[in-house]
Amino acid sequence: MTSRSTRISVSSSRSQLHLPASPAPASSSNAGYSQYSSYEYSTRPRTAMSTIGVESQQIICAISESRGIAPTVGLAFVNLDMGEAVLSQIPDSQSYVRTLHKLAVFSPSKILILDTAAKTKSKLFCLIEENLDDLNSNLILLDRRYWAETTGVEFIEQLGFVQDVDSIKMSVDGNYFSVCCFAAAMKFIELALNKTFPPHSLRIRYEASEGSMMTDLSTIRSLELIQNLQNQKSRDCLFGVLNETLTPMGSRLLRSNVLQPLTDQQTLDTRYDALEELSTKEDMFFATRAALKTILDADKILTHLIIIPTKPSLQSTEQSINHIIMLKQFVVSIQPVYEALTGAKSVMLKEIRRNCTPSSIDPIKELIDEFVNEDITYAKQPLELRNQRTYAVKSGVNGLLDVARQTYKEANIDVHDLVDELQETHKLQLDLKYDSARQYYLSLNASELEDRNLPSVFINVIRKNNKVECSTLDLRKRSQKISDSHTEVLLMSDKAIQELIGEIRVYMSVLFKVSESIAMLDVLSSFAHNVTLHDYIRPRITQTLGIKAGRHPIKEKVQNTPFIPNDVFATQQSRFQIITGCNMSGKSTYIRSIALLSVMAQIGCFVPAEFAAFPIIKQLFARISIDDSIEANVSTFAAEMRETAFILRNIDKNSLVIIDELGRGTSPRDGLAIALAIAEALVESRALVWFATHFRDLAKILAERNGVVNKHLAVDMSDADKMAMLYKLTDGVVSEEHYGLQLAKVMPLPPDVIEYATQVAEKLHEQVERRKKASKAVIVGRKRKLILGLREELVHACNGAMEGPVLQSWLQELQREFGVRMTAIEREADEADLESLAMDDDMADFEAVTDDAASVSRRDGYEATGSEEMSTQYAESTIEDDNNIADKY
Ligand SMILES: Nc1ncnc2c1ncn2[C@@H]1O[C@H](COP(=O)(O)OP(=O)(O)OP(=O)(O)O)[C@@H](O)[C@H]1O
Repeated sequence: MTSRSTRISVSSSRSQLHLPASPAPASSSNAGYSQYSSYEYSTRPRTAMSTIGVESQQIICAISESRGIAPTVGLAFVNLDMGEAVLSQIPDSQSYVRTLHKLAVFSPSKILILDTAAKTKSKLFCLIEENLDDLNSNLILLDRRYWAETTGVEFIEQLGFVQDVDSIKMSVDGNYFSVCCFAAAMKFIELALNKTFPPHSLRIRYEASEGSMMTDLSTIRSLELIQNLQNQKSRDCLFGVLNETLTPMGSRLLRSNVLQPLTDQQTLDTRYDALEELSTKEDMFFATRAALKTILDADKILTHLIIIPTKPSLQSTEQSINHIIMLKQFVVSIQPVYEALTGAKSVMLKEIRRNCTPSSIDPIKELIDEFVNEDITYAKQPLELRNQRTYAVKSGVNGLLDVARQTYKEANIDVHDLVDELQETHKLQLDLKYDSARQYYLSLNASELEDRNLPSVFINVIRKNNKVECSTLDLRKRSQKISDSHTEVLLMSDKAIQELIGEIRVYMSVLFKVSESIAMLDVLSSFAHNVTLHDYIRPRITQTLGIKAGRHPIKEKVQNTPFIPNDVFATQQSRFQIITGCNMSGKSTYIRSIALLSVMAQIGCFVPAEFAAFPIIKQLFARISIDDSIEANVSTFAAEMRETAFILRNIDKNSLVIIDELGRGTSPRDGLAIALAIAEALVESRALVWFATHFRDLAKILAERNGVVNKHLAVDMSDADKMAMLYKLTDGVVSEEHYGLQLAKVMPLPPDVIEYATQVAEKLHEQVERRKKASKAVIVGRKRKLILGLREELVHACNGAMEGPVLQSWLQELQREFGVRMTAIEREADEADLESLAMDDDMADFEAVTDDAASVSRRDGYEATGSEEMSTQYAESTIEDDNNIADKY
């Protein structure tokens, strides 16, 4: 039994809850629910951050599916910290890639699943179990009776904002599974968590699965979208680099965008317009940033106000007053946002401004002013916040409030008098401090006690660095008196506060809309901040991927040396790009930057480049070897193959794939064979692929394949004892410079070993080149590739803006260039015919050196010497296949 399966069984046995099979309440009435409240369930502790860096929130997710070849999965997420429910229904594949992606994005604290799914060990159930650690969730089994569609619809009708109910019902119409899941999640919240929502106070939305780019967990991790691979707390990840938000709502929205980039061009253009306006209008930008600085976490405040605690307590009363004070501050801080956006022209900024219009906020302000004293503001310090709470509610509301407040005030004065007295009597410099647990206590410098002991009147003495903290009996008594009078004030304020909360709930939809608008504005202002500081440019959405002088957004920010920009260009005729180059030449950095820039463009951000155009990518896959050590290679080979199989199952022409160092964890021969087979399938998929590899043979074999181009990262080896990395992308396969040998010289190895290794490597190189040239299939393949390239150019010209004489001269140039390249191929073919006569003699030499070369190859990186013959045969067969495809095309 592997440790993996042990872990699974432990985690599932610790975390499964069965709600009782007693009759489910038919309606939303709370009567009778209390019988469930004492049911205990065991869960493992959730860490503060999941492995993909989501802050820990209480999110309940219910999930169910219709089985079949293409399963349909229903999902409902209810976020108890944000007061939001998201329903979704996804047509998924057998690998449930979309479902797992959604779970990764929301990172629910609890995942509810039908108990029958566990009994039958459905594939979805097993996959979720396998990923529980990554998702940082607990799995809970729920009886079938709680998953009723009618109950789900009832919940929507009762809890959705009045004006939204009809549209939510329309969007979930036909999405039976998502509604059943919503019913299950809400039932669980009521029965197991003892929480309910008042009518028409919950933000419910339906999220279609098509609207966002799909990224799987491994891609999210290896691209460092949300978390740095080496240091989880570091900001050196895409989210960290882009996150200049000033509000918690903005930061959350940005995170969810990075995980789910958009796929709708119109929405992206709207965002680009808004970002362009914000980053070019300096006054607006600075006013917006200043306005956002003072904004509190509105989602949390509003959610607290809509969740009704089933057992009211003093603590919940205290929290309610705190949240009303926070709401007051939030409402006041909306006006500056509205003013900051004065004169906005772009659709999105105008919409945000409209949502913050004073006329829609004023009724809420007036309502708060009716109950809460004018000068009350939110304070972060617990003592100050207690004072604000005590004086929050207007005295007219309850006559006895003033009496309790007077007691509170006098008890406070008493405490200060006591401290003065203690200082005087004991000749000590005492500071009066406060925290919520200890209430008032005293603090003094330890140096005051160097030549004497602390008098016995001081109790609860604790030494903390160079401070001594303590209390006295008198101080504790007086603290208690303050606390009692504070409690009295709270109890008297509670009725007014609850009444106010009840009236404010009517405006919840307005307030949530403002909160969402501010979150969006914050994300845009964060992008604008990066745009101005780091020279980002507005991307275009087109059919072709083209980047001029693109930079890696994370590396350019964190590395001390200047970053060398590179170009990218990919169409269907250059959709599979093989990137070769020696170790540390910048291959991974280059291919990662393409994926990261695509993500940035699809979240509406500008990108670090001089020019950038992207097609809309619907699936992003990254397979990157993270640990280069030999042991890691061996142990991760299986994982590498699993991830690649996953990509091959889900890829299509709208995908972007980056693959780094495939097949390194096995022998060079097997590695090359595997890499070739996978590369073939990737070329077939018509996705845009960047394939970084040390297998130079692979690049040569596939060179003539339609859609394949070879690029490498240049290295300067003009100095015999040095290798200078240029980090510049250059056409073609990396030349036979034998980097391994060069590196060995730098190391240095004994000269006779190097000399022998060099001879063998050169001989092999000559053989391979001759054999390759001689292949007729290769020549035909090259001609076809040239013709297909010509066709693509002509299609582009036909759809482009060129006309008249410009078009005519461009066509003439194209014709000339085509003629030159075709003649060159034919000439090479003729030469190859002659050379092939001499080839048979050379083959004898070749066989002789191959055995010796096997040992040298191990020193010389991934030269894969034993695979030359296999490579040539393979090249011929694949080119034949390619010709068939080309014919169809
Ligand atoms: N364009 C660039 N400009 C400046 N520095 C770069 C650039 N690209 C890469 N580097 C630097 O070179 C280092 C190595 O880059 P990278 O890991 O991408 O190389 P690699 O070819 O993938 O290496 P290996 O083959 O060993 O995996 C990076 O850590 C980075 O600091």
